[in-house]
Amino acid sequence: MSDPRKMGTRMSSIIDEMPGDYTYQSSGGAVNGRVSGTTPVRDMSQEVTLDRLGQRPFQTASGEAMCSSMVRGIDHLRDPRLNKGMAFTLEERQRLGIHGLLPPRFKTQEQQVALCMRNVARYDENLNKYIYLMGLQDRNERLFYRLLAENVEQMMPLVYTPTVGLACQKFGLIYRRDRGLFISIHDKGHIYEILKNWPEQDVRAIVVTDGERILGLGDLGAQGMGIPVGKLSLYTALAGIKPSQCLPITLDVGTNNQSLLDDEDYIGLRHKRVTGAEYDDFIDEFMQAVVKRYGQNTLIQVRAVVVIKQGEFEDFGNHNAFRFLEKYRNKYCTFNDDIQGTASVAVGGMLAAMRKLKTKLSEHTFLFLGAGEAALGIAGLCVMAMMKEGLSSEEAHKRIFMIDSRGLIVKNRPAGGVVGHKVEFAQDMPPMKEIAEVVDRVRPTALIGAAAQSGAFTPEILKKMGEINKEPIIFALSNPTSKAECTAQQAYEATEGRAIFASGSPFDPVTINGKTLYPGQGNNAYIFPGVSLGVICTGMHHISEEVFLYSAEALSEMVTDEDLAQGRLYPPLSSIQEVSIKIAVQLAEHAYKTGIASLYPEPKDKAAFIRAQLYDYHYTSPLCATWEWRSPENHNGAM
Ligand SMILES: NC(=O)C1=CN([C@@H]2O[C@H](COP(=O)(O)OP(=O)(O)OC[C@H]3O[C@@H](n4cnc5c(N)ncnc54)[C@H](O)[C@@H]3O)[C@@H](O)[C@H]2O)C=CC1
Ligand SMILES: CC(=O)C(=O)O
Ligand SMILES: [Mg+2]
Repeated sequence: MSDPRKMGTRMSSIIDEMPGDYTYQSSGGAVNGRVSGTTPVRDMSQEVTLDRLGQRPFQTASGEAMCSSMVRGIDHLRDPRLNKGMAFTLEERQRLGIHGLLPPRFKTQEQQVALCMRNVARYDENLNKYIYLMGLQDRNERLFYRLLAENVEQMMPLVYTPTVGLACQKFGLIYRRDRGLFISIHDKGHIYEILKNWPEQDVRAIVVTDGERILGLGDLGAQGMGIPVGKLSLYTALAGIKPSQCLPITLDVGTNNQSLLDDEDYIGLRHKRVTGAEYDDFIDEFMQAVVKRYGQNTLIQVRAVVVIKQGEFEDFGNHNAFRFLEKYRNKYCTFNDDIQGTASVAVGGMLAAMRKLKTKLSEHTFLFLGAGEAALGIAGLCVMAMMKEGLSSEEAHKRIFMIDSRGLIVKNRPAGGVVGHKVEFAQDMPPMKEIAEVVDRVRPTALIGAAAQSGAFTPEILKKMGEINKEPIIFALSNPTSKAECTAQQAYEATEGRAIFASGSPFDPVTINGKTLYPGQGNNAYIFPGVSLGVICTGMHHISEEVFLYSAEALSEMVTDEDLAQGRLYPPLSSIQEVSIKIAVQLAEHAYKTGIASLYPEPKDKAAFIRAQLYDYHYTSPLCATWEWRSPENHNGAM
């Protein structure tokens, strides 16, 4: 690969510590000029502290010596971190030696964003829109993130659910170029070496999957890579975490999906999943290797403490997800987004619904379809929230009913009984198989779907919910859209617009009896970017369960009365960056109050501190890079 992003071959553009005359070398020849200023120049686009004229070896953020040759002019077009396309000014084009390599026209970034929007709109198929966006990310990173960040409502369904599900299914067909790390079971014993091949030195956030349960689409093996890539693009677009600090990883241990094994385009290992001790040892080695690779790297900067890396487990199979969460949660800085992030967004939506209904959670009866990662996570956090309202654990558990593939979870379930985390939710009731029967018997006020069973909330069941409740809470959380338990239209139609509805993937507004209702998107994307931002900015070592309740509360506080009146349980997607910041600030307050932050001194104004860390997707000039000074109080660039 001749990837110009490789840090080892990175070169500088303008490198001068002192004001005065200089000679700037570029592929287009030497250009004379003058630099003013008295501070060392840091090339922000490359995040490498540069030395005077690049004559001496310099160091990366992590202190590794690098070669000091210069970025060739053409690299400003080929490197997605540096590329600005037609937004390079005449002076920049001339001085960088790229004059003539671009059309004569000059464009602003705003004009480029508008053109990208028109390009996206030209494609009829969402998969083609996805391919276009990935191409843009490969060509011009800042433009890609600006497009995403300023058009969340239109772009999120393309880089994330539902389109990312299709992209994973077709990953072999649409694969274009490297993005993220693939580590296979055959790399066992060498995972650290593989991590060293990743060109970035200062990784703060890893999203990792083994592809066993991708959205509600099942085992997609190595093609699950679309999920870490998509989630991390939201880390940047929704929470301002720098792209260079995000690392998507897929662990390929094989797949049990026969159609993929038979697919000529499949990109992963062609054998069944490796399980048991060999798999566990592989994951252990991975966790240790991540800490060895990235655990110490920030010490070289002015930071006073080691920042523990933050990692997120995503879309692992149910049986492994809970095990790993228990095993690693106090040993590493990690969370499982499907369990904990989903719990937080669902409880956040519930808390907003409570405001609309003027009731408390503890007055409700919850029925879940599904008792897996998502459903059990939500149920657990509902218990926590009800206990905060004053119920005992036993009382809270009595308000929660769960149905899995074998029916209602009851204590005397025949053949096989109830195991694992489901045990605490087993009710003292006779076994029941059908959801309609359970609804009749339990008379829930809230019906929550997280079973990837498309259409399981039939019009009859929805009508029944409307008979039992004046305003039934209906959450169809399964992704992608094709797996939703019901559509927004179905939920509103069956209840004459009385349902308080949210779904995992987006649905368009629905007009019922002249009133337009805006379904909420109950998706963990409201939570994981903000949680990660808060964790990174405070250097939390571990992520406690409380973090997700605080996040849920912060999220629900962002919902206005006007939102509620329109049927929304979540703030509009256009304000999701503010949600992320609010969650991060709330976590920072909590982290410093409870002593779980590790970055000191404590910032006085946490909101200002967090805002100061955010990635800026606006173009900067490579000709006048300015030294980004972060005072010790700012932890010298915690992100
Ligand atoms: N909205 C959001 O933010 C999120 C949504 N999800 C979605 O939730 C769904 C489930 O994900 P996980 O809980 O991680 O999967 P999982 O595999 O851990 O759990 C699935 C559950 O559904 C149950 N189930 C299967 N068939 C059933 C049937 N016919 N009737 C009743 N229950 C049945 C299974 O017994 C199991 O308890 C997926 O579609 C996923 O996309 C997951 C995470 C976040
Ligand atoms: C949203 C998500 O994490 C899922 O559906 O798995
Ligand atoms: Mg997921």
